Amino acid sequence: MPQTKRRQVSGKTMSDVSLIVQYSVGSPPLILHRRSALTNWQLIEEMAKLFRAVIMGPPGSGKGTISERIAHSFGLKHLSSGDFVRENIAAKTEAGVQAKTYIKKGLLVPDHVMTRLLLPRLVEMTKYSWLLDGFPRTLAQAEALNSACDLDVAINLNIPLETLKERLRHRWIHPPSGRVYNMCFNPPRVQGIDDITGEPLIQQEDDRPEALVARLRHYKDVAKPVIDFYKAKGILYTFSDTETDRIWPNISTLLSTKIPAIQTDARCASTH
Ligand SMILES: Nc1ncnc2c1ncn2[C@@H]1O[C@H](COP(=O)(O)OP(=O)(O)OP(=O)(O)O)[C@@H](O)[C@H]1O
Ligand SMILES: Nc1nc2c(ncn2[C@H]2C[C@H](O)[C@@H](COP(=O)(O)OP(=O)(O)O)O2)c(=O)[nH]1
Repeated sequence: MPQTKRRQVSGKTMSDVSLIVQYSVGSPPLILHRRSALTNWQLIEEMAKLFRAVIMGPPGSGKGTISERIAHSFGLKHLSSGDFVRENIAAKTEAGVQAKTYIKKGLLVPDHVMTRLLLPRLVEMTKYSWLLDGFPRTLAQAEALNSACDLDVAINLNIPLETLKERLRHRWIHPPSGRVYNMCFNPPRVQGIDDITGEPLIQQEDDRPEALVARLRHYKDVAKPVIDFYKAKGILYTFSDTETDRIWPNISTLLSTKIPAIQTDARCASTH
């Protein structure tokens, strides 16, 4: 299992900080961040305002749907690991090329590839509050993330199996963008067609009820240590229900107590 280690190397002042993450033993360290123009006070003030959260849950639990609502209501950036993977594949980066070989086989991308692909993107977000959706999926990923930044909240969606099966049976996807529709909950304007591009939608083999049971078993096995990890840190918030519309008010209330000032911060709302 990869070991993670966090090291901060300071220059003359706090305004010149590099964060170096060594995400596996023997691998070259990844230099994540260098600040140059901020005074100590600006840095402290900026960090005090920022809010970082992750959202976890099995396939079909509503991570994407709820993330969009959070991003919209609280002005956080919604960072989706699936989107990062797709962008890297499209840009043919080294990590993207590696990731593609696994996705083609319907497999999860290995931790070391995923970490290399995602952590540098988080560095570009140091000025923003964000919500990370789809990462971490394993304890190794959670530890790597922990080595790069401190989280405020981990949202855990706990949805009954029958509900997940029903939702995914009706899930249609636009593969190039990852846009998701549900024929009952949020149908496309024209059946089988993506609203934005006009391209066809598909149903994933993986979303069939037979495949889903195996996927969920695997999810439970790998997610349990991640959930325990955040529980031990005292930042885990679990929400259980069959309807996103009933979960959403509770998440909204929680976040209102945690991020009162961010909503009006134009920096978070204006760029994506
Ligand atoms: N944290 C991660 N670890 C490993 N692989 C990942 C991770 N995030 C994304 N991937 C890869 O990218 C693919 C697309 O991810 P995305 O989250 O969009 O869809 P998904 O797996 O169908 O998620 P869900 O079913 O939970 O909605 C995944 O199937 C997986 O191969
Ligand atoms: N019927 C119904 N469908 C829902 C609800 N919340 C989300 N959905 C739909 C939207 C998607 O087609 C599917 C899975 O949602 P998602 O947001 O893609 O979940 P996730 O895989 O990102 O965790 O379920 C909901 O509350 N009811």
